[in-house]
Amino acid sequence: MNRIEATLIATGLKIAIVNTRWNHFIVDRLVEGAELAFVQHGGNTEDLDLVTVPGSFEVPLVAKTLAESGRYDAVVCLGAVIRGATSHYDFVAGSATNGLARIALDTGVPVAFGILTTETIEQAVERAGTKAGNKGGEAILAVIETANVLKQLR
Ligand SMILES: O=c1[nH]c(NC[C@H](O)[C@H](O)[C@H](O)CO)c([N+](=O)[O-])c(=O)[nH]1
Repeated sequence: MNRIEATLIATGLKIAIVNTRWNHFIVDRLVEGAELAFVQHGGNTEDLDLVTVPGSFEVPLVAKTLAESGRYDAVVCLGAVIRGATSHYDFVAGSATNGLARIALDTGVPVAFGILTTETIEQAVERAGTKAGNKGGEAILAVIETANVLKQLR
């Protein structure tokens, strides 16, 4: 069987990270995790561009713009939508998810979904570098591998 698989080598890749100011106590840890994973896999931190937006609702438009620019091998989207007392959570989480789902297919650029959607702050903390790892690091590794697969296919 011919297997087409890619490495996790980030050397030479240029990646844009979109992060939110909302819940920055959590999201800043996701950004740190993404940068660390990128550098640990051979990436140059100068090849990372960080674009900050107010909240997760604003992420898809900026992520699409970055993907369409042609300047990046991938886009990583980092945020944290944490359920509150109202149903606002559902609308923000849903719009961010639906918005991001289409960008990769529309632009041909890998887009990582690193927006936490949690019921509690504790669950978010667990995914930002404690008991459940760092979803920012996981997100950038996913698009490093995907970008390398695409380089083989194109
Ligand atoms: O990123 C988030 N944005 C949130 N709201 C702001 C939203 O993303 C927009 O920035 C805002 O609605 C203005 O468009 C959140 N909550 O409201 O709970 C949240 O938990 N996380």
